[in-house]
Amino acid sequence: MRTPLIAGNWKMNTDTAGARQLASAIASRADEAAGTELLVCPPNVYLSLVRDAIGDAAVGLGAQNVYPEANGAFTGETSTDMLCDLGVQYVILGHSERRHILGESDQDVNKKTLAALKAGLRPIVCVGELLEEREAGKTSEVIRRQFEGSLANVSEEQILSTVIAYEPVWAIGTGKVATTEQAEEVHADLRNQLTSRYNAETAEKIRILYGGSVKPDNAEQLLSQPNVDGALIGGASLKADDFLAIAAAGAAVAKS
Ligand SMILES: O=C(CO)COP(=O)(O)O
Repeated sequence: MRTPLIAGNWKMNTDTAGARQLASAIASRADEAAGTELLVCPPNVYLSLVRDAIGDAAVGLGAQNVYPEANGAFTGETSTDMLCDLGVQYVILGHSERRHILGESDQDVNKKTLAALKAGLRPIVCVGELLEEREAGKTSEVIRRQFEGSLANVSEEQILSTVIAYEPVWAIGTGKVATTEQAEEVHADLRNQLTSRYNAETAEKIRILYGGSVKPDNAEQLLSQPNVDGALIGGASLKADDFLAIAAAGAAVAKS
């Protein structure tokens, strides 16, 4: 049984007061999501204050990116050691906005994934096809390439600390959500790739999240798919009520 991971990717949003308020609101109602694992991923500059606002509540702390070195002359970057020092447990890697706006390649994502794992951070490695790739019937090929490239040389032990997120690029921030069939098809394909690379027992333990316009009104349907093990939520994670409603849907599915 995989515990659903309900992760909020705040992207480049909030400010000091807003981040504190959002984190406190989620922390104070974390019990509504019992049976799931809650995670918030604020911008790096707010990691400390969000960590303090969470306090002892059952809410994890994640970052949205990392530089694959422990320290050194890399102006403007944040290292794996710095994230660990701040109490960060997870890091989102290879998000489509970083791939497509900032030009990250599978090789970059792979370097970051291996560095994060080495430092003891749990990577959430994102994959997902563009609309034109889906329309050209290339979804499976693209996902396979990103899986192979981004997770190259990840050992069996390391994959057990890794989370995969399927985020179809055309569904991110657009209000267009993948149908449950579209999501399940890719998730099952990813599980098969994990089985081929490692083995069935290990593949069964890995969580594969769906991301792309997850909202309270579509969460239960998506999360009840056999290979959808949680959600990576953008817009709706900025409202505590919506984020917790999605988590409650995850909790309901986990119990059933
Ligand atoms: O990119 C996402 C999460 O990482 C999804 O964003 P939205 O939920 O806003 O579509």
